[in-house]
Amino acid sequence: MRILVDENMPYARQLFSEFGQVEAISGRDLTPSKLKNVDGLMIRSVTKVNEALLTEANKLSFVGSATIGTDHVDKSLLMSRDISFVNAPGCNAHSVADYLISALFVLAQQHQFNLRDKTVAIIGVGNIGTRVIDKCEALGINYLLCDPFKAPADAFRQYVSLEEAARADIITFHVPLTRDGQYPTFHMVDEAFLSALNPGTVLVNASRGEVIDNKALYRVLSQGKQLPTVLDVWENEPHVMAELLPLVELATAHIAGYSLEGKARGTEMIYQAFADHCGRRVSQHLEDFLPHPEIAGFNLGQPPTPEIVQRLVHAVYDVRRDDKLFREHALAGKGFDWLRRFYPERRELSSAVITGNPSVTSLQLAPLYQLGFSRPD
Ligand SMILES: NC(=O)c1ccc[n+]([C@@H]2O[C@H](COP(=O)([O-])OP(=O)(O)OC[C@H]3O[C@@H](n4cnc5c(N)ncnc54)[C@H](O)[C@@H]3O)[C@@H](O)[C@H]2O)c1
Ligand SMILES: O=C(O)[C@H](O)[C@H](O)COP(=O)(O)O
Repeated sequence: MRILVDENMPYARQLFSEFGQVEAISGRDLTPSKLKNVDGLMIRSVTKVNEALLTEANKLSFVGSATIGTDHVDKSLLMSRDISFVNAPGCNAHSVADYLISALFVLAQQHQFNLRDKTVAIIGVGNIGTRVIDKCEALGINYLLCDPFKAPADAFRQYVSLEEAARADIITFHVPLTRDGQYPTFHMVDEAFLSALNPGTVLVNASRGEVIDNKALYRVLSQGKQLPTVLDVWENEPHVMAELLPLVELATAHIAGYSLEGKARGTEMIYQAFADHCGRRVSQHLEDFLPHPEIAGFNLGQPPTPEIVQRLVHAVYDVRRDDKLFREHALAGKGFDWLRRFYPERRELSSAVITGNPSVTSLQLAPLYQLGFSRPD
């Protein structure tokens, strides 16, 4: 059996070689001839799976994408050719939610506000949005939910319209990229949306670049409207709109989901699906591969204050590291894809175990566990 795996997929070679011959490829540069006599194709979001790519795919029976987003894959084409398709829902949800919290702490510091006085609108309440809810609750931050697909069937939570959500202090997008249907997300943030926002509204996009019309954002920000903006994703990646970058407060290279756990979980999920597809049982597990984290945990000598919580989060992941690398390399230096291919190791909050000395009660530590840190065994 021949299997192609994206070179930016941790542990893929080790996992998939139990099924046959594995070749690592640069996902963005994959050409049709590479797919001749290939049985399985394991990709990330940079590989567009369409008619043109599959012209020489004479044996392909399985495509696995180690991502939650699927806007890069023509699923009906795969179905029409009897090629199985699997993605990895939820694999990197904790990672994206960690990214958001790290970014909000930075903005709160820079703009001198208290997150507990703010309301966060969560647009898209799926795997990531749900993790964001947990983190907001852990930190005592108010939130609004906007998800027209979830709202009708969810008896436990209240939802608001996008117009109401736009009045929140912080708006964070966790939607798929869609162009059709009643609630398409392509350019859901356009000039009209941006113009209606209250000055000072914080915008975070860690979903897909095309959810925000980048030209409109540039126009509005360059006219002087204060909208502190965090962009992890950009229209036309890997080509970032250069003029927009200086106007964005935190800028990163589509790495919100790039914790080692997030990426590795994606690989493991499609490995398991491929084993099922082949009628085999998996023999390897993620925990056999993940290295011990550099920071194994923290022992608190006092109950966690908001300042301590922020320090703990930033000790595990500080988004300013990635913002700095982005500004150095995304446009003029090594480039957007290099930043992603050689992404420095980053672990999820769950990699750090929190304990406290006897004066710290487990009740006082509970919000840290809800935030994503681990409890001792
Ligand atoms: N930056 C990154 O590294 C990164 C990582 C993971 C995911 N993503 C992106 O984030 C998206 C969300 O990820 P997820 O794991 O939460 O996906 P998910 O499928 O679990 O959740 C998406 C939610 O968005 C809702 N939705 C769809 N259209 C909407 C609209 N018009 N308005 C409001 N809500 C809408 C859906 O009903 C669903 O509940 C992915 O599709 C992907 O594009 C980016
Ligand atoms: O949809 C996702 O899961 C993420 O956006 C995606 O995984 C980001 O990484 P990429 O696949 O582009 O390497």
